[in-house]
Parts: sequence; C-alpha cells; structure tokens
Amino acid sequence: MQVGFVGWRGMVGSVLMQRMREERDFDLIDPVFFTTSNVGGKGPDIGREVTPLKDAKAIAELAEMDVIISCQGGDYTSEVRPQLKAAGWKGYWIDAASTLRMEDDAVIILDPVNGDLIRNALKQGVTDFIGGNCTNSLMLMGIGGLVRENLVDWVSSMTYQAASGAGAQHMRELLKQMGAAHASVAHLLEDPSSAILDIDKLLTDAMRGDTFPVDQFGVPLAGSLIPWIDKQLENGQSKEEWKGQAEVNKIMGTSETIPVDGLCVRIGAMRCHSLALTIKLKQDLPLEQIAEIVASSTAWTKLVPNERDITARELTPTAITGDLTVAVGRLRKLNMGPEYVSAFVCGDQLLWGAAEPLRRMLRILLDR
Ligand SMILES: NC(=O)C1=CN([C@@H]2O[C@H](COP(=O)(O)OP(=O)(O)OC[C@H]3O[C@@H](n4cnc5c(N)ncnc54)[C@H](OP(=O)(O)O)[C@@H]3O)[C@@H](O)[C@H]2O)C=CC1
Ligand SMILES: N[C@@H](CC(=O)OP(=O)(O)O)C(=O)O
Repeated sequence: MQVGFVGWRGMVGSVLMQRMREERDFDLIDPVFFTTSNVGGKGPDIGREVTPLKDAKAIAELAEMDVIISCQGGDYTSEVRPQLKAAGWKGYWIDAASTLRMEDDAVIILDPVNGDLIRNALKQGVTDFIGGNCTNSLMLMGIGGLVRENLVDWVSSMTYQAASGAGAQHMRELLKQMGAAHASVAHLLEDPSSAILDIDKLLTDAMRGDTFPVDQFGVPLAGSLIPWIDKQLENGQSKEEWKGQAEVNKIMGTSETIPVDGLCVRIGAMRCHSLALTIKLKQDLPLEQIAEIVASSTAWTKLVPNERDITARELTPTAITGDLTVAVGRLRKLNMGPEYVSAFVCGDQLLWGAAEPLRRMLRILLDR
C-alpha cells in the first residue's frame, strides 16, 4: 500500500512518525513523504531509505497514493483535497485538521470508542477519516463507556488545555514566559528574608510590562490563564466549546443528541489537556458500577481512586505526559443529586488528541 505523508515534520506529524516507528507501522507500507517547502529534500528517519521529498501540491503525484495522511493543517486540506477529488482520486484521506470533520461523508476517528462505526463506514465506501478535536477525543477516551451504555443525559465540560494545542511556537513561548517571570524576581528569591508581597508586585509588573514575551498568545499564560480558545461565535461560545457537542455526538453516532457544553480554558501545561466534568446520568447508579463502566471505556483508560495522595501523583499533566494512558479520577456523586457525578480526565493531547487515531486508522485499512 502506497501511503503519502504530508505535514510529517510538524508537531503532530513528528509525534505520528515517532509512534509509527515504535509500532513498526512502516514495515507494513510503502511510505512516500511530501513537503510544501523542501522538494527533493530528505525525508524522516524511519529506519530505512526513503525517496526524496515530493511536492505536496503536485496533484498527479499525490493521486498515485492509496492513502494520504495529512498533518499539514486546514488550509492545505481546503486547497488540495478538492483538487484530488476533481482529479478522480479514490484513495483514503486521513487528516488531523478540523476542516472536514463535520462533513456528512466524513467520519471522526477514535477507534477505541467508535471502531464499529469506522468499520461500517468503510463498508459503505467512506474515504475521509478525520481525527477529532483533542479535548473531545480525550473526554471520550476517559468516560466513553458511560456514553456507550446510553447512561448520559448531559455533560458539562470545563477544560484545562495545554499550550501544545495552539502549536509548537506557543509551547516555546510558554517556556519563555516562565523564564521571564522567574528572571524578574530571581534576585529576591535568592534572599530568604525578602517579602513575598514585594516579589509578587515585581512579578505582576513584569507580566503586565511591554517586554514580557506574548507574540504568540497575545497575553501572559505562565502565572495566568486564558479562558478562551479558538474563534468567537455569535452565541457567545468559543469555537472550541462548540466542537464539544458536535463532535462527541458524531464520534459516538448518537441517535439523540447528548448536550455537551462548558468553558474551554488555556492553562500553562505543555501537552496534556485536562477536563473537569459534571455528568448528569439518566439514572441513579451505585458509584462502584459507574467506576467500572468508566474504567472499561478503553484499554488505555486508567481509573485513579478518588483519594488525595494518589490523585496528586497520578492525575496530572506531569504524570501523564508522553504516555498513551488517559487517567480519570475525582469520581464522586455531587450535591446536586444522585444522578450527578464528577470526573476529572487528563490525557496527552498530542497522542490520543492528535497523532494516535491517525496511525490506528491506517492499521484498520491494512487489516481489512
Ligand atoms: N497542535 C495540536 O495539538 C493539534 C493539531 N491538529 C491539527 O494538525 C495540523 C498540524 O498542526 P501542527 O502539527 O501543530 O502544525 P505545525 O505548524 O507544527 O506543522 C505544520 C507544517 O508547518 C511546516 N513548518 C514550517 N516551519 C516548520 C518548522 N520549523 N518545524 C516543523 N514544521 C514546520 C511543515 O510543513 P513542510 O514540511 O511542508 O514545510 C509542517 O508540516 C493542524 O491542522 C492542526 O489543527 C489536530 C489536533 C491537535
Ligand atoms: N484547538 C485545540 C487544538 C486543535 O488543534 O484543535 P482542532 O483540531 O479542533 O483544531 C487546542 O487549542 O487545544
């Protein structure tokens, strides 16, 4: 199978390459690497020789591929996918960008929770398979079992989203901000007798000052947060918040829409998104049963007991980063009533939130 890769050297693409090497996916395919900036250049290290990079805008060369996997971004998808279609290309298009997600003839891929839906779509001739929004993919990797068992009336999702969701430059800027914040008070920190309110005043002045690095985020994130992600919609939602209900229901193929809504917030984590969920169940179930269903959501879902020490150790971005495990904890009944349950989900947004569903979709195609 000839598989074309576009966007392989970007942040999501690099994680994809790493995971494909680890899982020896390249042994099973004939990979061809494309570029928008370096035609004829050298492709990634996949443990064997690869042909020089091809032009990612050359429709005839792309059309030779059985499968194209794009991590290049939405603009590229909007420009190239229609041209390929017009040229009569019948291959499979696997994409990390959001552009095609809500198209009727596209499936949002998260096979540990919607593998059957994906395989049925393949049988029906669907060719566009699109990775979901990272936050929603992680929510379903965490509590998808409850949705699958048709137990969820609605979900309110308050998110704590990492800098990586905004791109590599934003991750770099977060670190620069941390450095600038520290530098502004380093001399006082070294003096154990310095007053904490003096430190705080100096730091605040630095964060509000003209030299604090904010080219990417526009405002400080380190030592602060940004309660808005993606575009502004007319109804007051952010686009990220809008995606919650739209994508969760599409991924799960629900016959009746489950309301999903809440506020999406950028915080100073590097690459793990977290979600604080309020779940209204359709019935009053014992907490042990709810925990069992949550834990059975996927093979990567790990239930963290609702206890202080283990929660602080295992239910954090620091503990989870770089790992495929999606941790779920803080599971308890809320004061609002016996059907109201809280949960806290934490997962690496570059793995299940971006790269992993793409390589697994390729495996599904290969295993047919
Ligand atoms: N960031 C995220 O967390 C998520 C992103 N996505 C989607 O994935 C797509 C790609 O996102 P992301 O990986 O963050 O994009 P990047 O900006 O990291 O990479 C995109 C492309 O930019 C080009 N590029 C230019 N300069 C550089 C450089 N210095 N280093 C690496 N690449 C460079 C590369 O193309 P070339 O080699 O052709 O020059 C690369 O493929 C987007 O559509 C995004 O919406 C989806 C889920 C999560
Ligand atoms: N918007 C997400 C990242 C992302 O790329 O989302 P989407 O694939 O839906 O555009 C974030 O900022 O955390």
